[in-house]
Amino acid sequence: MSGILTYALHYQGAFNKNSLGAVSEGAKLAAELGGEAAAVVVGGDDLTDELCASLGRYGASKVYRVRGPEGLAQPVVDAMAKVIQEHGYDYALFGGGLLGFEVGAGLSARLRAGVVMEVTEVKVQDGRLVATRPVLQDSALVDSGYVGSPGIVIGRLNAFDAVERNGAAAQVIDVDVEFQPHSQKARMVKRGEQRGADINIEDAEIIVAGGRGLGQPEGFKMLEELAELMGGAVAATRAVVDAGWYPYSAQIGQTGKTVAPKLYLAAGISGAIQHKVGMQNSENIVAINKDPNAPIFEFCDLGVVGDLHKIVPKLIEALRARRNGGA
Ligand SMILES: Cc1cc2nc3c(=O)[nH]c(=O)nc-3n(C[C@H](O)[C@H](O)[C@H](O)COP(=O)(O)OP(=O)(O)OC[C@H]3O[C@@H](n4cnc5c(N)ncnc54)[C@H](O)[C@@H]3O)c2cc1C
Repeated sequence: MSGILTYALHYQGAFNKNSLGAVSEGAKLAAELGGEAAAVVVGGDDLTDELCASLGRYGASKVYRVRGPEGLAQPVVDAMAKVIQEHGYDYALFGGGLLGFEVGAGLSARLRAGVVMEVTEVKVQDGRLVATRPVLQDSALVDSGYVGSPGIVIGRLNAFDAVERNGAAAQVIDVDVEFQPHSQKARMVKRGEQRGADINIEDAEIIVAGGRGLGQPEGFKMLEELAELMGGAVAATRAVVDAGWYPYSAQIGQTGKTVAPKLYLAAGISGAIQHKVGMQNSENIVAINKDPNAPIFEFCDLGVVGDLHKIVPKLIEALRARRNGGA
């Protein structure tokens, strides 16, 4: 059976948006290829028949349900390798995100399959998939085809839209997978992506963003307080996300989210091009930076040259006073 297999990550009874994007994209491409769109899910009792079958709305006709630890890469590699080997899917497709990268890379090694990462577009040419990915800091695009089968496509985060297709409920098929000994050596301690997920920064009208200028992770407490007083959300640069100061779900920029709020307040952010591309469409950009030559001053609407550790507490104080009926 030719077709496309995707992986759908779920948490607390809902599928992750990137995964739904991958399922939708897989269904669209499978239809063009004349093949089948299917998904693999791995998890516990919360993977009900109803939840699994709901992937039919995004175009999956079959859902292979594997009982095992959720949210970890290697058990998913075992599950997808088994389904691909038994059912002969031509491609595996993943939404972006760290787990998708990890599973896709592991699957590629396991099946000796070709893999293209950070893919932003996939098309069908001569009956085969061709994946497009940006290179050289997004200054050029490269098309890659696949030699042999399966081919593995790993999308860039949010590259594929989750499109409801009014499809019929997917057929749910239980699969027993014997996990490799090394696949059982990791265990989930904490799901970090949930922190900060209560406010959707993509929809927020006010964003208070922090960068390395905060000096230490605790600096974000101050920004959270400021954002709360302003009715906004907190975002971050890649430098601080990579340093583990703030969750990836809040990263703005080329490899994070793209936002366009009414107000984007950037504190201790240099304004590198990779950050700028994610926030340049904001209606008003206010920057606080102690370096008058910081690139962010070239494109902000209001620039404040100074130490954020002095300015942000003053802002908080003023907003608090206003809330309490003061000035
Ligand atoms: C392929 C690629 C993709 C990338 N994707 C992204 C992305 O999606 N998002 C992203 O953000 N970056 C991305 N980057 C990284 C980007 O190039 C920058 O390194 C990053 O944005 C810098 O983050 P920053 O502004 O927090 O840190 P820095 O560049 O270190 O800037 C810190 C700023 O804080 C100021 N500062 C220091 N102390 C204070 C103080 N007390 N008060 C006020 N100001 C102070 C400094 O003057 C400085 O301007 C990417 C890079 C590459 C190569």
